[in-house]
Amino acid sequence: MKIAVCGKGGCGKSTVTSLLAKALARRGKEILVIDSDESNYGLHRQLGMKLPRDFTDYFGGKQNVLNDMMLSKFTHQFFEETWTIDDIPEDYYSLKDGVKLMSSGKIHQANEGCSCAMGTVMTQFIQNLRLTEDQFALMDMEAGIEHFGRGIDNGVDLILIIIDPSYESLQLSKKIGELSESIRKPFYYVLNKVTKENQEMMYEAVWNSSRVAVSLSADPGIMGEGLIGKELSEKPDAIENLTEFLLSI
Ligand SMILES: Nc1ncnc2c1ncn2[C@@H]1O[C@H](COP(=O)(O)OP(=O)(O)OP(=O)(O)O)[C@@H](O)[C@H]1O
Repeated sequence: MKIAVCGKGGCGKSTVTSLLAKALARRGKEILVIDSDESNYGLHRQLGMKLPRDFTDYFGGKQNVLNDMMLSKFTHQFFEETWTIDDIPEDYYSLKDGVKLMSSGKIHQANEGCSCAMGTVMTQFIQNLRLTEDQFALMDMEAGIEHFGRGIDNGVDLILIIIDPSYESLQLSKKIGELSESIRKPFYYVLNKVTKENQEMMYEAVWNSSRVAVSLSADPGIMGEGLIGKELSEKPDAIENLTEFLLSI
């Protein structure tokens, strides 16, 4: 199953992606985590791994990818054949405890150009990726909804929308829900950073509460590890429940 994890900036996409990847791996599943956010430098640390080399380098780097795209009037196919997780070249992933991490690419320097190259490679990659029943690909998306505009979400099977206790995040839950429906993808919400004070308000404000899969509490352990960029060690019940839910559908 290919899952896109999305939501507003800072809502907890990387945290949920990492915890979910670890929980699925503990159940013997083979996991590919795709870091698809060019400006996030935290996901690999939450997984306790090295940041892998930019996958765009495999196609000659960002500038080459852009040239190929422009010369072909945006029809260039970077993947002539379908790929499996095993086809990802060794230089382009990190591996730990049954979780493989790859990265579309990061912004390394000022003035180095837009992220279209990374977006195009990832759109085609996820569409060309073939998984077995025991494999999961979790895509940690860039914040917001540009990835829907790029068409990356067309290649996944399910959309997981992370919502934190803020007006912007709850508003975005409607837009992302509608966008998911428009491309006929099932979507589920994870209410995150939930406290006993905000839980009811979040349920009431979310666009479609029947789509709430789980509520993940505001957890001092997660916050502490997040603060110092440490590998996440928590095993919250909400993530265990989310894992069982995803395995059941
Ligand atoms: N349930 C939680 N309890 C406590 N802290 C949390 C929880 N979920 C996330 N956080 C903290 O919130 C911050 C943002 O989380 P995270 O980096 O996962 O968000 P993100 O959506 O991936 O961010 P970005 O949009 O920048 O990629 C981190 O410091 C993280 O430790």
